[in-house]
Amino acid sequence: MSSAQPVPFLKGHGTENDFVILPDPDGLLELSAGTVARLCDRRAGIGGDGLLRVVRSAAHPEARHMAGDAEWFMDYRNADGSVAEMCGNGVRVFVRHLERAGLVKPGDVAVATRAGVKRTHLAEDGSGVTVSMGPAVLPGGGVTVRAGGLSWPALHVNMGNPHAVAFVGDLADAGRLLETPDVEPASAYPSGTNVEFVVDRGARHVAMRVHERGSGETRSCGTGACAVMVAAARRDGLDPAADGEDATYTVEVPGGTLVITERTDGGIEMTGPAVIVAEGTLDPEWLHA
Ligand SMILES: N[C@@H](CCC[C@H](N)C(=O)O)C(=O)O
Repeated sequence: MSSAQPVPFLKGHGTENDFVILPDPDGLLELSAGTVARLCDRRAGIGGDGLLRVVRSAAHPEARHMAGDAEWFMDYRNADGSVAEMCGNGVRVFVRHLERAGLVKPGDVAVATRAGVKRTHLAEDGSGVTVSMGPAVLPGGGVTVRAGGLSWPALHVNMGNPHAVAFVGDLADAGRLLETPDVEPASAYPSGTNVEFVVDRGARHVAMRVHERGSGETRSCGTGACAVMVAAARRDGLDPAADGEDATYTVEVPGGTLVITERTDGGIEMTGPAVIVAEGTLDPEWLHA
C-alpha cells in the first residue's frame, strides 16, 4: 500500500463476520492483494474475514457510474486479498461506520457495491441495519457439495455473489471445514463459491455454517444467509412472487441471528447488527515493511 500519510483504520463486525475498515474517501490507497491479506491476518495483522475500503463512488473507476445514486462505494476484499462482488454483513458495518463518522445520518443510506447499489436503513435507535439485498437468482442445474467425507445435493443461489446451499442432518456433518468444500460440477462456479450447510430449527427458522470463498469458515455470511433463506423457502413450497405473500425466516449463524424477508416483488431484505469495535492508525513501519 503506498501512502506517505498515516493510514487510519477501524475494526467492526456484523454477527461476528469481522472486517478491517479502511477509510479512503479520495481513493488514494493502492491496495494490493498481499496488503489486504497482511491486514486480515489474525496473528501478524489486525485480523478480519475481509476488508471494507470506504471510497467516494466518484473517486473509484468501478463505482463512478453509481455516484448519482450512492455517494459511497464499498470496495470489498476477502481475507486472502481476492475481490468479491458483495458482502451482506459488510454493507451493514460499512453504513454504521459512515454514520459514526458523521458522513451520513440515521435513516436511508444507499451504498454502491460491485453488485450494484444497495439501499440500507439505519434504525434511529442504533439497534440494527436493514439492507435491501435485491432478488436471488437461481441458475438451476444440479450441484453437489462434499465436505467431512459426506456429500449432499445443493441449490445454486446467486446473491450478487455465488452460493451453494446444502441441507444437512447435523451442522457437525460438514466436519472441521479447514479445507474448501468440493462443489460439482466446478463449471457451475467458474470463480469459486461460498458454501452453506443448513439445518432446521423450527417453522421458518434455520441454522447454518458457512465456508466463504477467499476467507474459509466464518461465523456469519449475510449474502449466504439470504441464499439459505431462499433455499429454505423454496424447499418449504414458498415463493412470495407466486404466492402474493411475503415470507420471513430467522437464520441463525454461529455469530448471531439474522432476520430475512423475501417480498412479493422478489426483493430480499436482511436485518442484523453492525458494530464498530476499535479505531486506530496503522504503524507505517509495519505497513511498509
Ligand atoms: N461475508 C460476506 C460475503 C463476503 C464475500 C464472499 N466471501 C465471496 O467471495 O463471495 C457476506 O456477509 O455476505
